Amino acid sequence: MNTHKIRALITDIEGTTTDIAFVHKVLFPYARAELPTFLRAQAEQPQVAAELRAAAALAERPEATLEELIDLLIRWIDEDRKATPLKNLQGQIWKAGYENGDFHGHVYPDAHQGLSRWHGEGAQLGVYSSGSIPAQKLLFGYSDFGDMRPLFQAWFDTTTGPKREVASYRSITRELDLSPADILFLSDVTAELDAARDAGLQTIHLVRDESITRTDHEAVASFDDIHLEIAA
Ligand SMILES: CSCCC(=O)C(=O)COP(=O)(O)O
Ligand SMILES: [Mg+2]
Repeated sequence: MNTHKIRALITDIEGTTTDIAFVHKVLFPYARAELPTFLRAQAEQPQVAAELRAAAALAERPEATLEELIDLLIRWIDEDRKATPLKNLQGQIWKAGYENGDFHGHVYPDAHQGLSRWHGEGAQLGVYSSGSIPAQKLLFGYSDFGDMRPLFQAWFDTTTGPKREVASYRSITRELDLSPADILFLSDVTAELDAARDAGLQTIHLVRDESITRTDHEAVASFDDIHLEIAA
């Protein structure tokens, strides 16, 4: 059993705090179904218009019509593209689903328990997900365990950088104003853990499904198996 001495813990969402099936079988299909109606109704709204322009620019199709952009964004959902404009639009669409009670944010009981305990012990907790920061706040704000947002002091998404790039973890470290060795990053994706470790962070691999290949990162099946000493 390894004990990690840390000041801050940054967690991934999908596959780490939250069942992958919730993201892929509830959230993504909801956004896919609602996106055409949402965009046809809201395309002129400044926040939505800005994301549509950003998506068109990213696809190098600045002249694309609204209907072409709807098709493009649906394709990106199907491909699970971590494109910032798509992620921002998904967050705006999910808001109604959470507010109407169509779904709650799935959080594993062990994740809720561990995060609550470490928060109580004085750890700085943060989230780093490809989902937009507003989408992260919705998931934890409307979680199965109620409003978990007060547990977190820091929120990071793709505006900090892609999750598989070392520079993103260096930016997070600067933002937290800590030494990288004081930060523990949790994820189910090896490439993300590799990038975090290359930036000097401690890492733990969440292996919630036995079929996931273990790597040279410490692997645990649940937050119950994570042992922390919180530095003052
Ligand atoms: C926070 S909303 C749902 C998650 C999401 O949109 C996504 O792309 C998952 O990304 P992660 O970095 O949490 O694996
Ligand atoms: Mg993940």
